[in-house]
Amino acid sequence: MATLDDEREYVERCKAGLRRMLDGARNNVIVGETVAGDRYSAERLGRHLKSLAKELSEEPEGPPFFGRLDFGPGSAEHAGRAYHIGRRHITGEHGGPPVVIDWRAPVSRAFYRASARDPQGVDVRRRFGWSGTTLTGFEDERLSRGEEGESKILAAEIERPRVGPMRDIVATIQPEQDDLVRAGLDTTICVQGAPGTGKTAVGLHRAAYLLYAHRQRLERAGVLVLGPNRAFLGYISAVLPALGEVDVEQTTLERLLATVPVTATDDEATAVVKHDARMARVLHKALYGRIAKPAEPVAVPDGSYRWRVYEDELRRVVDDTRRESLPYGVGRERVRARVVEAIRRQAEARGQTANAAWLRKIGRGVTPWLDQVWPSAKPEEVLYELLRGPSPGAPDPAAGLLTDAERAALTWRRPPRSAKSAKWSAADLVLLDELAAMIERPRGYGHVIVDEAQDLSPMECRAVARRSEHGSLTVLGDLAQGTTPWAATSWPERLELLGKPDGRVIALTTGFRVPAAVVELANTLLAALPVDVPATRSYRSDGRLRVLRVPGLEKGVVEAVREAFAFEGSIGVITADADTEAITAALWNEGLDVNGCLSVLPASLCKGLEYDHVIVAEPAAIVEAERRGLNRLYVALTRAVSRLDVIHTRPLPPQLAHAS
Ligand SMILES: Nc1ncnc2c1ncn2[C@@H]1O[C@H](COP(=O)(O)OP(=O)(O)OP(=O)(O)O)[C@@H](O)[C@H]1O
Repeated sequence: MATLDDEREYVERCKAGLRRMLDGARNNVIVGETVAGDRYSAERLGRHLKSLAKELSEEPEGPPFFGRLDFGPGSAEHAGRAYHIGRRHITGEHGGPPVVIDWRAPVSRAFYRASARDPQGVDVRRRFGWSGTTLTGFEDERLSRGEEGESKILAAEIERPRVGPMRDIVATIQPEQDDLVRAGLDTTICVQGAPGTGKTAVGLHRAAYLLYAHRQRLERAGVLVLGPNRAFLGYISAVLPALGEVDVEQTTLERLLATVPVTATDDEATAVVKHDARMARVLHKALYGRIAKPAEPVAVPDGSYRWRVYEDELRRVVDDTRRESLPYGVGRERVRARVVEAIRRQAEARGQTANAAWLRKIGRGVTPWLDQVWPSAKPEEVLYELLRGPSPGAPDPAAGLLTDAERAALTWRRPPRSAKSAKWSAADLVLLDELAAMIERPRGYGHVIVDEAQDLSPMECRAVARRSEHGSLTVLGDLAQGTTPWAATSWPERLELLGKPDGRVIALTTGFRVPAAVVELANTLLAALPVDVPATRSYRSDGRLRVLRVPGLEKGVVEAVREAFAFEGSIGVITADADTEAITAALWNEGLDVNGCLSVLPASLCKGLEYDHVIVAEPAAIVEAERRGLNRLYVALTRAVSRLDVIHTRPLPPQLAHAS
């Protein structure tokens, strides 16, 4: 077996390989500019080669590999071979076999899946330990001899302090996670995972895997990652680039739908109505209610002559087109085309030939009639009319669908003068998107990954469904962490709304973030939440939990932060939203730098984030602040990687009381 010195020598071969690849890529850029047959392919080829060269030169220098597989005689395909596994493929010398295999390649799978019970042909699995880019050691498991042990390298990686943004987990993906990462492109999966079970990590690695396995298809169609807020996106934004994938769109649903600026807020009752699935039918009625029954013939001037099509035929055209369920804008053009066609038939019957210019002219002539019968529509105008409330005598699209109280909640108290001067809320963006999609089909993606999906409303689910209609979804969430008024209580119902009723629901229960003592506290609270999800088991036996009752909240938090500075890693103070300002000020006044590794954040923004040391200030206030305050507290308590301090002046919520 190779010794540490041999492996260090191998590192040098890898570095030489990378240099060769970079030189080759740069060279190809120059050659590529001259070889392609036409300008279009020259440009495409040039762009591809340039991006490869750029990718290689900009890739952060990290360890070239993290694992090695030595296959024994039991392997049909790889007997006697050894492979180093890394974040990216590194080519060998003179077209020889690669020196490093990409972690996503089929052969790498055994690194994650082989076990003493099922060695999958692997004789030895080796994990490497690194300090920066220096190889410091390795651990071997002789799987063929039944050896498989606790890995110190694995434990150290999972327990390492969190500094900076989230890192990739390619070196330590667990078998149940690997199953999800490598699920096929045509499969929609829904991962119900307790806090810290790696849902986000799995989603991001699945994006990288799918891009590797289906590069061509997905480069064309695109991959979209949707997260709950900017802080979360900032935290995860480095993972995919570190895996060599820079072309994945990562955003929030609000930003994706932001066709107009958000300058208004809704109260909860209004937002609840706007996010209700029935709004889809209300909007449909509002839009299609604009279509009028043709009551008069259309007369289209053509020189001194006027072509006519009569009401009966026009009604048939409009009714047939409506039945075809086309997008509204396409329907309008279809009606125009059918009227033009009727006129063309008349013209030909009179011996006149219809050329393209004549057909275009007739089409333009139909416009004034079309504007009456099937007027063009802008989402803002339709929503403006709906939110302004029904005009006297006109039918109300909400009638029979919403109750009077709901209709009242939907209607603007002080309607703006026009659609242009209207102020839109975040919920309005979702309604505008629904309307826009009824008018014209939106762009879809090949694969969409939605994180914190339990918080999506039915209308938001529809917005995601439209974007993944011809692709698949990775739905990540935890019913216990649902905090919106419309949060999901069951996955099959949400999958239905997401347009993927056959999506597979899989539960992850091993937590890699939160230490056992903290998990135990969180699990007591979980038992009191009205959701049916399995409790977490922590992978980590380390960690510390303190529950401290103090006389003054600010002073207590300052004290806890001072003590936290004694440890390595990030510190997060999570407070009720109303307390954030006062606590931040108290920390400033005590000279504690609220930048760098210390952050103070309102409970409403802590979803998906993690800190080495977490201080949760006044749980009772967090619970009281909102309807799903207990769920919010559950999120706050599960952000800690190593230590959690719960600081309180008031009694703890009864669901936690026995913890004090
Ligand atoms: N196999 C693994 N090896 C090493 N670290 C892991 C592994 N799986 C997850 N982690 C780490 O555990 C932490 C939690 O992972 P992640 O944020 O993906 O969990 P989550 O299920 O999305 O949590 P939450 O529901 O609380 O947002 C992260 O720091 C992640 O890197």
